[in-house]
Amino acid sequence: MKIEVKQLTKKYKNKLALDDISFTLEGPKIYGLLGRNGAGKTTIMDILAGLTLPSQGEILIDGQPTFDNQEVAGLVCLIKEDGNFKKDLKIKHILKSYSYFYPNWDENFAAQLLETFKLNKNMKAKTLSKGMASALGITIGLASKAPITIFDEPYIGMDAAARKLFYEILLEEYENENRMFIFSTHLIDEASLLFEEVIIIQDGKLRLKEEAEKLRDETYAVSGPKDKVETFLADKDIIRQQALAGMMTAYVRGNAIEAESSGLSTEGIPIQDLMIHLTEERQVG
Ligand SMILES: Nc1ncnc2c1ncn2[C@@H]1O[C@H](COP(=O)(O)OP(=O)(O)OP(=O)(O)O)[C@@H](O)[C@H]1O
Repeated sequence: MKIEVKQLTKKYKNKLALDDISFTLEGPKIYGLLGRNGAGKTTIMDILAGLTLPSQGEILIDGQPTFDNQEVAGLVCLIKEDGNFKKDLKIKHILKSYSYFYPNWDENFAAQLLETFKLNKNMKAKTLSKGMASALGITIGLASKAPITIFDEPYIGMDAAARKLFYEILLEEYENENRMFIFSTHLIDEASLLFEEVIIIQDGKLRLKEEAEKLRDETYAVSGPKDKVETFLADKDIIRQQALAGMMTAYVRGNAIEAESSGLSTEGIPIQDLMIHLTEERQVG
């Protein structure tokens, strides 16, 4: 599956949510779609799922536009934080309605997931706790077997143990099937181990798109006395730097070996911190 985001712009009245953004995704892969609040992530996911019309530009899935396109709609399953199903319906009826929509729907997998998440199929959606509603959303997303499955903050209210279970099942599913997963969350620290590629959106623009492993290997934090770090940084690609009381920490792209051999201390940058540093105004310490 190939997703081409082409010069996509979305304006809501006076608010520019997406600003001429372009990138391409190719699966199977697990993508982390990250960014600060209001960066434009949900807008991209809504356009991708054909729920929202862009102001300019387009998203193509294997060459086909997404908006109001029945054929493409069955290829994409978007599970949001909330509002995935009608509150008056029983779980079994909600699952049935999704099964009509997704050509690859896997009924056995859905039943198995209900059991895993301890959901009774006769419960009405409105009686579910927040965590149970999230588990139902996740059940739908996984059982849809949609080639492109998007989770937009899918596990609000789920406790750590249930989230861990979800990560495990997602990885298992990813290993067994050729699916693309796009995952947007603010719980980056715990979810980042899933990501194969990371996309960071800032103010409706693409800030970064890179393989997660490369990010881990080719970015580092270097710390030490301010003058020593400043000398070291002279020819480096600096993401951000901070100085305090004669000491300096800088977040740098490149290989940490050189810094280590200069006697400075280095450490890896977790993806969550990297996202924060990349999307913060640059500060010169
Ligand atoms: N229906 C709407 N009407 C007006 N403005 C909107 C609408 N939907 C989104 N926006 C604005 O567009 C911008 C991008 O919003 P979006 O929901 O895509 O961001 P996000 O990255 O998903 O944020 P969050 O992490 O907080 O969910 C924000 O400034 C938001 O206020």
